[in-house]
Amino acid sequence: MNSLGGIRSWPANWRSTTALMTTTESVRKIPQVLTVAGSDSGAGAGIQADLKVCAARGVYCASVITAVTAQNTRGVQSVHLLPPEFVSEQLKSVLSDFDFDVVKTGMLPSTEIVEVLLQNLSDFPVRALVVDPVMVSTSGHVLAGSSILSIFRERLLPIADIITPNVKEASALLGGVRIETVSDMRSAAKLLHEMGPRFVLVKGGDLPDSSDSVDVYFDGKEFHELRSPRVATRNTHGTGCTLASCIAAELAKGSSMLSAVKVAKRFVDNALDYSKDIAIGSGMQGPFDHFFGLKKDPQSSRCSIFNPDDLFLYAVTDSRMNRKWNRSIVDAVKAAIEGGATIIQLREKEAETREFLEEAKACVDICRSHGVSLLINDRIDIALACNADGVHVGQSDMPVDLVRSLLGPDKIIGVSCKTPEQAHQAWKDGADYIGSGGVFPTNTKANNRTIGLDGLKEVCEASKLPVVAIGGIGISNADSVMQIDAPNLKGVAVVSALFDQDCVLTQAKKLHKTLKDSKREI
Ligand SMILES: Cc1ncc(COP(=O)(O)OP(=O)(O)O)c(N)n1
Ligand SMILES: Cc1nc(C(=O)O)sc1CCOP(=O)(O)O
Ligand SMILES: [Mg+2]
Repeated sequence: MNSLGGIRSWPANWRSTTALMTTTESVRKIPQVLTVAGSDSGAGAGIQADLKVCAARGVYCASVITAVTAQNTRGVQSVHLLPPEFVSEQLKSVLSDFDFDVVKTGMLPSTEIVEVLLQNLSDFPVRALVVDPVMVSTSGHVLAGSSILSIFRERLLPIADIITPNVKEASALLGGVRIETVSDMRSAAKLLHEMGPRFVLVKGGDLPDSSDSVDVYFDGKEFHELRSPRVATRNTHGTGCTLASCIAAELAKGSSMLSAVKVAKRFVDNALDYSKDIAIGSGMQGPFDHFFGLKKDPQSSRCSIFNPDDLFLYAVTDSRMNRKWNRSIVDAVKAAIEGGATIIQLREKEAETREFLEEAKACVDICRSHGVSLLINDRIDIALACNADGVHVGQSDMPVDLVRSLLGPDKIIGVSCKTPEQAHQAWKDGADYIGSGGVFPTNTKANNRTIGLDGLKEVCEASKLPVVAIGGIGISNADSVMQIDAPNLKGVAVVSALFDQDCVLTQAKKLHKTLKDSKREI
């Protein structure tokens, strides 16, 4: 935050105070978010959704109520604004007492209420501000009229770390411009960024005629299009509040902005998917279940924040190759990510534990700041110690069900499988994906049995989990792998094609392009 005196130039490795607590301190502080929003009597959106999201993500959430709505699954029947002085009392009460990592705003129904918010944030600076510029309810009820627009544009947006408008809100903030395509969303994100927020996420859930839900993220330099398949459900009430609160919760835990946004989008997708058949209320817009993570049957497809599309270009490091080319693991990982790697595995077979742990920690920071997951090969201890996103294990490593019990439900677990039986077992044991190979002969792994494209296809057909192909894959043959006609084959994992090369960045870019071209052909 800028003029309010909090952190403005948020470094890539920003961590909440909670993440910085040392073990020598006797008290345990948990990440804290403050939501400033309206109450929804139906509890699908607003304050009630914010509290549920934060609880589901392991973050404490305090609440300042700006308005009380009489609302259910049929719509908003009436709205009662709280007096600005009383909103100010609530703000003073909690801001003077708690040490919030992040403040998230939702329904700010009057200029006077925005004024008191700004005054309190100036009196009690906070580390980060997430602004969800709520204007209209899902059912179409106006929750903040156009009189609010100028104070949003001139005073609130400039101090926000991220704003999360949907296309209607983005259009209103920009004076009514038409936003009908992803290209329009990109232009809108750029114009909104010029109003001062550090990051902009324009949500495209309401765009007509798209089978995917596409959100556009802009950091002032680069655009990211975050896509996910649309979930067919009536239970979508509260998605906007949920997304913004989840971003706030992840930031409070120490995530980078991109990583927080990706986690939040997956959280919403998973919640919608889990709740698509539930029936609460008789109206058209039902709420969804934020606590799906606690309820999912472990024998069925586990709900986690893992996105199978991240397997697209899977870079696996190799200590011997790094030594040969005189590069550190950190430099190798940075170059791979810059070239388009979508997930990283540290496969450091010869590293000493102490040194490996330090390097793994540095790689976790780099990967988090880019929103890319980092897995550790074989070493559950290292994965736990550096708080990696998960591990990859083989058939002779620690059994997957034991790995799952050690790492918990949120971590990503990959397992190597050469046969349909192994693929079935991996699913039963709670893995998230399987790595299948060697598709072609390789010099990187000694005595590795080659299963060929036919063997890969057989494993894919038997697997209920997403699959990444591995073994002897590079620019010249990646296309033949991606063309085997298996919908759950999500990408290729490569070692030498990236790391036994003079320039990791160039090779990663080339391989990424090859994979994109083959995806277009499928
Ligand atoms: C993505 C991916 N797939 C397979 C492997 C091989 O794992 P494993 O069989 O345990 O062999 P090592 O890598 O430990 O030699 C992998 N690492 N990654
Ligand atoms: C680590 C690994 N696992 C394999 C398997 O078949 O499970 S093949 C392999 C090595 C892959 O290296 P490259 O991309 O250099 O061929
Ligand atoms: Mg192994």
